[in-house]
Amino acid sequence: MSELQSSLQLPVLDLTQPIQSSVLSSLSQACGDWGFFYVTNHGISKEMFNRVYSLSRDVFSVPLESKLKLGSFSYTPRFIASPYFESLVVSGPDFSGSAKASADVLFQDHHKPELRDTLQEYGAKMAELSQRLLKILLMMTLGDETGKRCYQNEFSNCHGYLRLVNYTPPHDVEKHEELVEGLGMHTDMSCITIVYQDSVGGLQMRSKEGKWIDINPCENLLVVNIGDLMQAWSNGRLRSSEHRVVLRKLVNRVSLAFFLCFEDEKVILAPKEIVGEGNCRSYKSFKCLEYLNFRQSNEVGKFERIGYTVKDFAGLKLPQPDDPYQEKPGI
Ligand SMILES: O=C(O)CCC(=O)C(=O)O
Ligand SMILES: [Fe+2]
Repeated sequence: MSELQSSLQLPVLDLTQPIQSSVLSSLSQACGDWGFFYVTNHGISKEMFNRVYSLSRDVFSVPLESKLKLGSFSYTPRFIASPYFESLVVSGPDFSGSAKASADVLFQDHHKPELRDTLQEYGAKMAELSQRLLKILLMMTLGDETGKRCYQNEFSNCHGYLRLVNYTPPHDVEKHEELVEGLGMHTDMSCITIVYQDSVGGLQMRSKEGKWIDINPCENLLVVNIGDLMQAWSNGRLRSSEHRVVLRKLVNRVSLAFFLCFEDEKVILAPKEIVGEGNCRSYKSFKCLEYLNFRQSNEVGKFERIGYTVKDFAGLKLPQPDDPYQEKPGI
């Protein structure tokens, strides 16, 4: 069952068009059912993606010895997440500082200021886009006024980081009978994630029924998915789906993922407006950092291939009358 595959027509949010109620309702359904949608006319040019893509290729073609000098916070070598996955994290909001620190190690005397400048520009654009999308999701879920208020009160200290990913398939990938996973099944520890994938494809999300569904690359479309922090904050109204990357072709695949996250100290608790009158909270309150630490200590292979999600960490199975947060909202 879980290996069955199909593809799905996900809604495309066009940011140059007024957001009509029909758009919001299909977006809302997609966020609840799949936790994935596409965005187009997002204001980031093809030329910008090409530049970041090409710089990513430069980064990953540096000898392993130099990449390892970056340290495990920035660089994840192959054989950690999977034998085929390596990544570089560039942290915001000072993407420039983070990229420069990596460029200094990777390229040393061969000064590469374009890495710093391009990643600053790209990171800032992604941060802006992710905040815009988050606002739309909040207004979609809570109405304009409450959505805007929640955004200001709860999401204004969010921060973002970029992960450049390079997948190198095994030389006999096309003959493999078993599926080759470039990145195993996981959920994202973000509020929302935005992914640019090249034309190779292979990203899949898992439906509620356990079916794997292709999230195909489409020119000019970015993939947006809901992360665990948003699933808990929204009391499960927005879904953080399990997803993975499968490798089918003998070509490298590059993806550029941007994660918008709460600050470490943020206490995540679904507000009463989102829980709705007469309903109970499905998650107990927790500090963002506590969840990140929980995931890190429970990851199989110490990375994304996880056995546990936010449901295991903070999910409430039954209403608990002695939990102060479990009182009926509105009281
Ligand atoms: O490479 C991709 O397309 C997705 C990567 C991903 O899911 C992640 O980095 O969390
Ligand atoms: Fe992911």
